[in-house]
Amino acid sequence: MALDSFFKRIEAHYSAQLPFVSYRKPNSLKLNAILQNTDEIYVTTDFKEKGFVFSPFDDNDDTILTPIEFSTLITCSEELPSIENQEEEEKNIQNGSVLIAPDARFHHLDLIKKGIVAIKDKTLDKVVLSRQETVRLSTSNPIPILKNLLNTYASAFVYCWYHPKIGLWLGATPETLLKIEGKRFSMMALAGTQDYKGTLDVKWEEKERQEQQFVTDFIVQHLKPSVEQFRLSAVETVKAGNLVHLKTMITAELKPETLLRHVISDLHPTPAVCGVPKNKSKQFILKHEPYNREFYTGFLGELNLDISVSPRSGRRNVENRAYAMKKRSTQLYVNLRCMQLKNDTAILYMGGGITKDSNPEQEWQETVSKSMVIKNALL
Ligand SMILES: C=C(O[C@H]1C=CC=C(C(=O)O)[C@@H]1O)C(=O)O
Repeated sequence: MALDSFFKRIEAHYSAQLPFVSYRKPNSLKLNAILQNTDEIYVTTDFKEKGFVFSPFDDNDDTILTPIEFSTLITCSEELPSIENQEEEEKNIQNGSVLIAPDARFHHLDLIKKGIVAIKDKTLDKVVLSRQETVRLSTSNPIPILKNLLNTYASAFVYCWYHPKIGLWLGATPETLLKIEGKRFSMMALAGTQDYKGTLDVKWEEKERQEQQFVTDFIVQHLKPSVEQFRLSAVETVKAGNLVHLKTMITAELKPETLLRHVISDLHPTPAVCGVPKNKSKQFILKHEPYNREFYTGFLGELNLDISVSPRSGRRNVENRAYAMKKRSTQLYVNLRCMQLKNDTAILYMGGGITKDSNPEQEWQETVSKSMVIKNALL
């Protein structure tokens, strides 16, 4: 489908107040949209459903499903024209549309200090603490913002998700929660943040290394019983917008008896967004953060979609195509660098991992840098 028609279909669906999700996977040119036929709310019961899931931070709450069977799928592989006047747009935002509450810094520093006390008391080892920020928009139309995110963040999972009875969310996340293709499994331990200064050759402090190691250790511990042929990559520095993070890739094969529902409930929320130990840090977040995260630090993506996979080796000839196999694929991403649009405002969400060595002022600055990922795409 041509780009114009693709966005027109989404805008028409949005105007008709019908649920949809539009997204592009990391480093892909293909834009997808799943347009739900009615405004019913569907939820997952056992993660055996097929569709697109949108799941909140709190794993006691429902995961919303856009079921394939009650939706229309459209795709577009045409490249987006690049945005003009990007700098002008960035200036607009800095020139007064940001509604930072004057005491936002003070409150966030206080929250971080509480987290450090809980760690020094040995109640927690790590906790990810976050805040919201409200930005007034010049438009309530999400499509131009989606286009900006698509133009700006080629290596992120970029999306716009809408349900008239739930809300309107957009984001450009660098973090994969998990990918399953057939029985092949992979996931990412991503944590530790610095501003990107033109090179990936950066020095990491012990604090960031430990913060990321907590994530890797948690994944290893919780995943091992469900998989075989478990492999860990070396830790590497990766760029995500104006930031860099530390990343380890985990690959494995799922045991035949493993249920996706169990894998997800064992892993989500990981210490990249919650903390160690998982339940205590979750309780700390629910008690002390002064707002409800809703879908921020939840996960989203394709669930059990049928894809066809070409053979990995061999010549690309006609006979080979005949061997292309149908596989079931699930690709879930952590909902970071995201915002919720409400009326004419965008509510931005950003947080950071707190450990015993955290410096509250630096942690605040890190949330300011993270907020720029989204602000750069606002109008
Ligand atoms: C919780 C967020 O980021 C997580 C992912 C990467 C690095 C993080 C960090 O350095 O704290 C966080 O664990 C966020 O962007 O709001």
